[in-house]
Amino acid sequence: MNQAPVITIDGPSGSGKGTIAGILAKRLGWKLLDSGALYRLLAYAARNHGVDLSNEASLMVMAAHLDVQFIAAADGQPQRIVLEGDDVTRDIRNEQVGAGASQVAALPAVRDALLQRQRAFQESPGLVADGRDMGTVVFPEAALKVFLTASAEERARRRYLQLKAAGNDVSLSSLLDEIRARDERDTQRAVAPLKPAADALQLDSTELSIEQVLERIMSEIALRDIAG
Ligand SMILES: Nc1ncnc2c1ncn2[C@@H]1O[C@H](COP(=O)(O)OP(=O)(O)O)[C@@H](O)[C@H]1O
Ligand SMILES: Nc1ccn([C@H]2C[C@H](O)[C@@H](COP(=O)(O)OP(=O)(O)O)O2)c(=O)n1
Repeated sequence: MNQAPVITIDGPSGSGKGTIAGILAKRLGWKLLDSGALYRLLAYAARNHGVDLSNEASLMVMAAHLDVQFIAAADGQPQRIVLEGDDVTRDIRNEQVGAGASQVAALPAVRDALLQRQRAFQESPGLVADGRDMGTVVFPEAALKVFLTASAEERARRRYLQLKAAGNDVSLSSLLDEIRARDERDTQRAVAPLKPAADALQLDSTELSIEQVLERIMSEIALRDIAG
């Protein structure tokens, strides 16, 4: 079967995956999958419904039935995320929800329940997918796999500026601790740990601007003749 092409962008928290994936999808006119949002939504919904974040059986059922819509937004704006009828686009972006997402993401039954849901995003003319295991597990046949990193200090600094700009009261040192804890959990878990696919293009963005990262990826897309 001739399936729509996929570009995957994996990497740790704050490396720039979401930003790069969003711009890339717009430039190419492709669909977007923010897989981390699914884990964030699950953690958020679990807290709202009083479900413990280690209750694998209940979380698996919730993951399979998550009532969520991703709504494309106007130019430059992130897509809107609606959970059970409520716009939660901003509510799921804090570090508490991120830590909960990382916790539920370590449960094999949860990952399994979300697998087909993620693969269903693969649609013509193409898909840009960002997360932790997009290139290794969910889309192993992707036309281009990017593994985006940056130093933990730089990632914490970016997250600090991002959350502050959104009006959150945050501390740089606790964000650095949280990012390190999340790196540890995401790389050490038994199922689909965060690691570069063997055939991934590895990019360290510590010293690169968003535009420079995009240029590197766009030239790889042209070189491989991926977007036609
Ligand atoms: N190369 C870069 N240089 C400077 N800031 C960046 C770069 N890439 C991303 N950012 C900024 O860092 C923050 C975190 O990026 P984001 O895309 O949310 O990361 P991730 O999805 O990997 O967690 C955002 O405010 C984004 O604008
Ligand atoms: N494909 C994915 C995406 C996210 N996760 C988990 C692990 C992450 O710490 C959380 C949150 O992911 P998300 O990409 O939204 O987080 P960041 O924006 O990188 O901080 O979900 C995952 O296990 N697999």
